[in-house]
Parts: sequence; C-alpha cells; structure tokens
Amino acid sequence: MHDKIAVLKYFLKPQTFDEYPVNWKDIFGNRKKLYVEIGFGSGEYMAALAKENPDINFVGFETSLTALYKAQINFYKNNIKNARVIQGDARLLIRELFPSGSISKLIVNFPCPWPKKRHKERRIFIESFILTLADVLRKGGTIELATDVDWYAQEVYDNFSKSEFFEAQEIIENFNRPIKTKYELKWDKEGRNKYLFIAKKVKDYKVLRILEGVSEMPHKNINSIDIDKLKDLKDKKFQEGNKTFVVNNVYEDMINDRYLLKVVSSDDDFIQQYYVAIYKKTNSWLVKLDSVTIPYRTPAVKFSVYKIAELIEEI
Ligand SMILES: C[S@@+](CC[C@H](N)C(=O)[O-])C[C@H]1O[C@@H](n2cnc3c(N)ncnc32)[C@H](O)[C@@H]1O
Repeated sequence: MHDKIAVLKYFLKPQTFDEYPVNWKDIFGNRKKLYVEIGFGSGEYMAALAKENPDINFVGFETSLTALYKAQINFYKNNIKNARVIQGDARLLIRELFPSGSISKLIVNFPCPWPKKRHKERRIFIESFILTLADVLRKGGTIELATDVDWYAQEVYDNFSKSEFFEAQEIIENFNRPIKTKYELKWDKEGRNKYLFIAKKVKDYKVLRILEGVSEMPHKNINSIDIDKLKDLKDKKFQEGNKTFVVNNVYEDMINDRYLLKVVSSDDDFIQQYYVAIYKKTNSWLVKLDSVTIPYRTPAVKFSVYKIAELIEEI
C-alpha cells in the first residue's frame, strides 16, 4: 500500500522543467538548454565546452570527489558560470534529477568499458539506462560516446540499434573534435584507434522514478525503547516489496544520550548508506534520520526509519 501511495504521489506532482524533481531554472538562473556529461574526469572537456557555449548549461556527473574538486577549481579560475557538478552514479541520478525531455545532449568520453563479464552491470549504456535516456532526453536530443575500445563502441551501437526509442548512427573511426579530453590526448599519443558513436532520440518513454522531491524528514516519536531489541538489529535485513535495508552497526553515544544505527538501504538498484538516530527526549524517544548523513528520502529510507521505530518500541 505504502509503495502505491509513493508512486501515485510522484505522478501527481507537476513535472515541468521548472518544478519536480530539480529546479534547473533556479539553479542556473535561466532556461537555457542542458547538456550532461558523465564521468568528466578532471572536467577540462566540460569546462572548454561551457566556455565556448555560454548559451548552454552543463551538468557533469562523477563518482570521484577529487574529480568534482578539480572541475570546480577549473570553473572558478576560468570564470565559468554555466556548469555544475554532482557526485554519484550518473545512471541513477540522471533518472531521478531530470524531468522528461529536459536534456538536449548527453556526453560520455572514454568510459571504463568494464571488460569482465561479472562487471557488465557497471557499464554506462546498459538497458535500464537507455530507457532512462529515452525519458530524460528531448526528442531529437543526442547521446555522444567517445571510446578507444572497438568492441565497446560496437556493443553500445548494438544496444541503441535495438532500441525503438533511438536512431543509431554509424560509428565514426578516428574522429577529430576540436576539444580533446585528458584520456584522448593520452591515447592519441600512443596512436590508439578512437571511435565516436552518436544516437538520436526519436520516441518518448516514461521511466518510473523513486524520489519524491524534498519531502519531510521521516521521524517517529515513541514512548520508550527496548535496548535489547535495539542492539539485536545489528546485521538484520528487512524487506518490503522493492525496499530493503540492513542495519550494519549499532552505536551508543552516551554523551548525547542517543543511539546511532548505520543503515544501508536500497530501492531496487538505488543504494544509500546513512545513519538513523534515536534520541532521548524528556518523556519519549525520537527516531529520525541523522543530519550528518543526508540520503535522498526514498521509500526505502522512510521504510527503514519507521520499521526501526516499530521494532525497538517497548510494549
Ligand atoms: C576513464 S575516465 C575518463 C575521464 C574523462 N572523460 C576523459 O576522457 O579524460 C572515466 C571516469 O568516469 C567516472 N565514472 C565511471 N562510472 C561512472 C558513473 N556511473 N557515474 C559517474 N561517473 C562515472 C570515473 O570516476 C572516471 O573518472
């Protein structure tokens, strides 16, 4: 039931460029078109493009914090105002943070191809992400992949060719773009082959998103807690539909009269790690998300807070 309510709430929310899930107009201060880069590394490609194209806004995704740091220094030094960076797995965040039809171009330069079969799911252009792109790209919008790995270019070409939502263009070998990335310069020096693949979105698709915007922090007041039940939560796993969470550890903070639970939750493939705090109040206990960690308040995160409160309450 909870699941259905969450999903319904999402669909009832207005989904225009200005509103849910992220107000890009307010972030950039204008409504210019959006280009997104995944895995920008040091950010020199995005910085050069952003500088050359002041009429376009750029959003870059990286898993590496160092990469974010370097890119932001680059933007600052070059007075670049039309680029922003976000840390995290782009495949999930792009689905959650962009409304339908809001991205004009997606750029991926020299991603790791994850050659081992057991790492296949780490590749960028997996089936679920191609469906996300069929939602978030505007019709006529493009994806652009540059790679030095021939079989990977072919695999991505095949994946997009199979999709009814995209028109795949022939792979261009040893392309020459005016701006080169750090990896590209390295591979050029070594004389490696390079491949450029472009696909155009031709048909809309609607993916299911799991975030619900900036909703209230989940919390619950309970009269008293059972310490044994609380300590017993360590290493326990809970599941309800596609929401799962595990309590990795239970810490006692005697100075602040509270307990902290380290939790890992997942909504399908969206995994987050955070703390749930249990505070002693004058006549009760408060179970809430700890403010040091700020997970997206997904159904699984809410489920973890309410379930923990239910399980530790002394009856
Ligand atoms: C091989 S480097 C290429 C860097 C840069 N594009 C270049 O051409 O010089 C790939 C980058 O992608 C980032 N990356 C890999 N998977 C990612 C994902 N799912 N979301 C965001 N960034 C990712 C890595 O952290 C790494 O910095």
